Amino acid sequence: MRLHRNLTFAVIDGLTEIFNEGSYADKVVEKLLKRDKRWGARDRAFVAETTYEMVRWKRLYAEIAEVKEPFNRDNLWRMFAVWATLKGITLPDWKYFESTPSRRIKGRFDELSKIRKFKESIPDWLDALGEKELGSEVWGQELQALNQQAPVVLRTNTLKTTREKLHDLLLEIDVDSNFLKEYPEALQLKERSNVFTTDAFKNGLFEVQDASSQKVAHFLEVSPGMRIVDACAGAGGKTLHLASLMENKGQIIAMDIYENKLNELKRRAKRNGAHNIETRWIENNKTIKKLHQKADRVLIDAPCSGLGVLRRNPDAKWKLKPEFIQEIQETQQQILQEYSKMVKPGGKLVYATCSILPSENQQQVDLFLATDAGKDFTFVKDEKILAHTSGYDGFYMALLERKNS
Ligand SMILES: C[S@@+](CC[C@H](N)C(=O)[O-])C[C@H]1O[C@@H](n2cnc3c(N)ncnc32)[C@H](O)[C@@H]1O
Repeated sequence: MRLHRNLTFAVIDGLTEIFNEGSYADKVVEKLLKRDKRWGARDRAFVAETTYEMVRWKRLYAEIAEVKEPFNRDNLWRMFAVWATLKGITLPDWKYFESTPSRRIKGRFDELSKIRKFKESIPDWLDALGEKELGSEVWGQELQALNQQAPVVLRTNTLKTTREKLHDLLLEIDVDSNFLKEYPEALQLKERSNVFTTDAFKNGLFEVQDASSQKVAHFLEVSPGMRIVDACAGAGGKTLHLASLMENKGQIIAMDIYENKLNELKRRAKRNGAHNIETRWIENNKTIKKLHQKADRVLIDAPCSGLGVLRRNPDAKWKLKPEFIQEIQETQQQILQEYSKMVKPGGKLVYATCSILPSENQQQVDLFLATDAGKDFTFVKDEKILAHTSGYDGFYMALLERKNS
């Protein structure tokens, strides 16, 4: 691979914003990709993937490059030289790479690869937490899986098409994909591609949604005609899936504390041809009280650490703080306590997170079941999805049923 100056500069500029200004990697990459209209698919892939890799391996590369945060541009060039050297890329004779110690880089990499926090590039506190919760062996395997690039998985919008038809339609524009056996609406792309620019996407035939995430709506055991509350709907990834499983019949009330996310949900619902979704902004607990005992199904796709989705969101590991994990766990329990009251007697509740930590998952459910509000529920089943065993995002989902009396 030959390095191109303007593409490499774009990566360095992006990293400056992500590492030093606290900007989110996905937003920065989105902006970088708009920088030059002449860039082709390969150029864009280089900018996006290199930026993400540098974010993913920040600690390892900084250690090898012997630089410390806050990084100045020279530091970032040194880290970039580490990335390129380890990739086996011949460094061009740009001034930034003068006297790059290639052999030393490889030697340091071999040494540091024996120490997990460097090998997997993770902050000390998070490494200790993961080991405490999952055990050293599972945590090590999980970290390795979470440091891979995520595959692109689509969810067919069955309100508009079938998986077979979508597969053939995409093939006509040279986007080849595989069916995934245990995920009835999923198509996994054989090669990465920007599917958002396709007519099929613009016409609402699919959404991009990880395979693990596609399990959640099925877990809720919905059927057409029901009244469903999606209590933490965000921009509606799972709401749209629920709408398609309900064949547009019945009612979905999609709620969130952020109105702007619900506005995005409305736009997506229109594109998807999903007509049975009503959004409700949660201003205060009155919004919840009005729905006490009114829903056949309640989905709590709870706010969480996001540790199960580090593959697509690698900067989260640098932005997360121990205090945040503590706070979010309190919020998770509060949400369970309050929002479970919306379930009708005989109705069902799914508590889900994209975290792999038992303290955000089964321990929250156990805690809830032992409280007054939880005594009305029985535990039906749960599923703990790890990235290294599934090949997809880490997720948790538990199904509870409200007793009839
Ligand atoms: C995991 S995300 C939801 C993702 C979404 N369900 C999807 O599939 O695209 C969690 C959501 O919970 C929302 N949230 C945070 N605190 C909340 C609360 N107290 N009540 C309701 N929603 C909350 C966040 O704004 C966020 O959109």
